[in-house]
Amino acid sequence: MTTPATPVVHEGRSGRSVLVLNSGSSSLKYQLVDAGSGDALASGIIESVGEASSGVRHDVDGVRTERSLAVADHAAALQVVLGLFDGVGPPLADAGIVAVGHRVVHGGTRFLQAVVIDDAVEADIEALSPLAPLHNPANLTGIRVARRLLPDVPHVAVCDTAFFATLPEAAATYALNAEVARAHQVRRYGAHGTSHRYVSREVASFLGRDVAELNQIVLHLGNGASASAVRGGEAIDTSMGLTPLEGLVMGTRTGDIDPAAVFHLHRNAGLSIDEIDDLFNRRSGVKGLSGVADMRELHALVASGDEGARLALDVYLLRLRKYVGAYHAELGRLDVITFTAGIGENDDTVRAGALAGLAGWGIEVDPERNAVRSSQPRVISPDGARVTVLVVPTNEELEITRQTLAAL
Ligand SMILES: Nc1ncnc2c1ncn2[C@@H]1O[C@H](COP(=O)(O)OP(=O)(O)O)[C@@H](O)[C@H]1O
Ligand SMILES: CC(=O)OP(=O)(O)O
Ligand SMILES: [Mg+2]
Repeated sequence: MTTPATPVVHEGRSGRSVLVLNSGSSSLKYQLVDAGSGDALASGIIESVGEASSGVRHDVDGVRTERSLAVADHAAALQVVLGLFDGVGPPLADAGIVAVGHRVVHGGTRFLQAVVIDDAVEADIEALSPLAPLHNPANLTGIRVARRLLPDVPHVAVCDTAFFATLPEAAATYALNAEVARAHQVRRYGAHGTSHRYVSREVASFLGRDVAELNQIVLHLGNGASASAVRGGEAIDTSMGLTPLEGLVMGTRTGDIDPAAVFHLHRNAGLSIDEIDDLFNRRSGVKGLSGVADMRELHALVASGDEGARLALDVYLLRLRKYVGAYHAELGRLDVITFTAGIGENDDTVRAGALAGLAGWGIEVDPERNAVRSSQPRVISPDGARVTVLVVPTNEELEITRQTLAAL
């Protein structure tokens, strides 16, 4: 199916471009970005990778091509993407690609900034896979297939964890036996940092302020979800930890849970460690409580009176409010709270619910402003509120483009 999409304005095409591949836990997003203007020359997503049917969307020059087909894994997804560039365009051979930028979720202590990928870098990303089991393997598949298919350009890895490399020691450290923690590098690394970094800077430019002046909370709510506290442009805390399992309730992940639940399920329910890993990462969260992972489907269930769905939404919102409170306390003065990513950008019910009851702290959401549907940055708090509440679309691909070009 081909329908008109939002028109894209291409000012000053430079003839040089960066292909960006962003493998999420359940999707492959991509953009062909003009290296000069930062405009997306083409963009798209393959959703529900690995499910019975995946939605495919490819936008180029204001025209949207949509398909629905079975896409088994991230390698197959990349083949579909390359097929779309071949068939629908623009042809990658003529796009002046100067580099391919790859999102890599976990860079451990090894990748603190964007790095040109060689075999050794690939091996290190693989070695970090146990710390991002839903992501690094998919990231690596993208890297391997793309390096094989586009061997003549540099490939660059941009890690989610990098923005959090400067977390204060107290925020990065678990109260775990120090010797064991050091020996096995058990600490808090965070994730989604490319998004938190991009959004925190977009916030400053949208408000016409210097990022150095602002104390912010950023709520990245997608299939994976995380919160960060950003003081003067630097992250001082974030909700994901050793792996992207800690913190907020997510589509299929528990977020925070007493680690003793692992001992209990192993010893008393007879589950193996691998089964518990799968349970916590893939069969819990919103899906585990309600049967559906997608927030839109959750709202439909809530509207039909489903009690499990209502509880799932309540647990999701309570967790969010707890982090807002905690990060407000850490920051002292709070200037801005920003919602971003699939749920944060589109779901007014979640935005209002997450911040309900916080008016005493100067945190309020204006119902009319919150109900506006738009793809532009916008204020949703009332005029004069002590804390400005914003919705700011993330663009991990543009941030990856910038860091990729800087790494060359
Ligand atoms: N209009 C919408 N209302 C509510 N939730 C939405 C809407 N559109 C997308 N979402 C949610 O956004 C999630 C995907 O967000 P996204 O940031 O793309 O996640 P990821 O990068 O982890 O794949 C979906 O799981 C869905 O629940
Ligand atoms: C780190 C993470 O959870 O990423 P995503 O939300 O893209 O799955
Ligand atoms: Mg994402």
